[in-house]
Amino acid sequence: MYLETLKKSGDFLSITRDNEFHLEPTSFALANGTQVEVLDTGVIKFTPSVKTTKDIVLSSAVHGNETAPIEICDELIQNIILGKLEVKQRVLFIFGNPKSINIGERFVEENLNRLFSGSHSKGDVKNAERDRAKNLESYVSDFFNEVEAGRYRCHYDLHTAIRGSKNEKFAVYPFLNGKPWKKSQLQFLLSCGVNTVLMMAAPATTFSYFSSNEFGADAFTIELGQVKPFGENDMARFEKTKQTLTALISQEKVEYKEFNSNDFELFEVYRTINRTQEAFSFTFPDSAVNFTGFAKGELLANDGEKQYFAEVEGEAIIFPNAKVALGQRALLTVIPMQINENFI
Ligand SMILES: O=C(O)CCC(=O)N[C@@H](CCC(=O)O)C(=O)O
Ligand SMILES: [Zn+2]
Repeated sequence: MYLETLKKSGDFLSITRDNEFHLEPTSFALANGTQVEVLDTGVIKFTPSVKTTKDIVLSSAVHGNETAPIEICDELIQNIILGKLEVKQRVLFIFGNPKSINIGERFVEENLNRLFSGSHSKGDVKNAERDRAKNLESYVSDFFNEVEAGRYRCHYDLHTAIRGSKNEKFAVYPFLNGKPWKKSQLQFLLSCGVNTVLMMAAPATTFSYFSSNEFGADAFTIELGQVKPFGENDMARFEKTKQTLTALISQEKVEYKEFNSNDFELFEVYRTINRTQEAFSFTFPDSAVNFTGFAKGELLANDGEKQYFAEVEGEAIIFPNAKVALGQRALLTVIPMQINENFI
């Protein structure tokens, strides 16, 4: 049993990595009264003994090779268990895909971040990532639903991007089905060191859309930098994020810098280009970074016979990946947008 090791080391990440698919649930209390519950491998919940107002989900390793967010969450979890950090809010930490951490890949068989909102159960395909998506949905659902309704909910799904980026850190604000975007969330992101936000225009099968859409959580996919193996991250670049998350979980209330629209660069999705053919390629090199803009009329991608040209001046590329499975998103393009009446 891993309980004594966990109490002594706080190293839930190593225990998770040693148990790629399953971990017997257990629970114990810290000296400060915080209740610790391991729900499964990679899933650990902290409930303070004091009255709380927020239910906070922090996920990482939804893509296993995106190590910086894993290191951030690992440190937070260790600090909590070792009594160096006292939580004042309910927090659920999730390491999404333990086996993909161990093999140092984005995923094992199927991209976990395309399997939420029930997508895990569509069609005949069966694999561990589909099982995991289904289980993660129920852990998140229980976490939000097992307390009284009306509490504040958020879910920050932490990632790093495959390519470099003109704007090193950026967040994806899931489609809100017409509800307004929140300036207070932009203030939180800015405090994390994230000044660039992409507004999605359609539902998605991502983890952040799931929590946003089904539980009304303030949810984001947050890209904190570029993918690097363990040990190669310059952790100084994540200090603001770590401090802001620490404050979020350990304070009753957090004050952020006054809102100023000039602090942000906002983009709206112009279109999504899916790969539908085996012969799919981009015209730009692997070194082209996220947010690179193209002149109207420039060729961006070939999908079999179909050619995609930039349709507006400055149409910029996000997450280009020519190797995605057929039918999946190979590229997002974005254009700048201003704060408008859809922000509250
Ligand atoms: O750099 C890339 O190509 C991908 C980085 C990444 O994993 N991004 C997320 C974004 C999810 C979202 O759209 O909210 C993903 O592709 O799953
Ligand atoms: Zn990712």
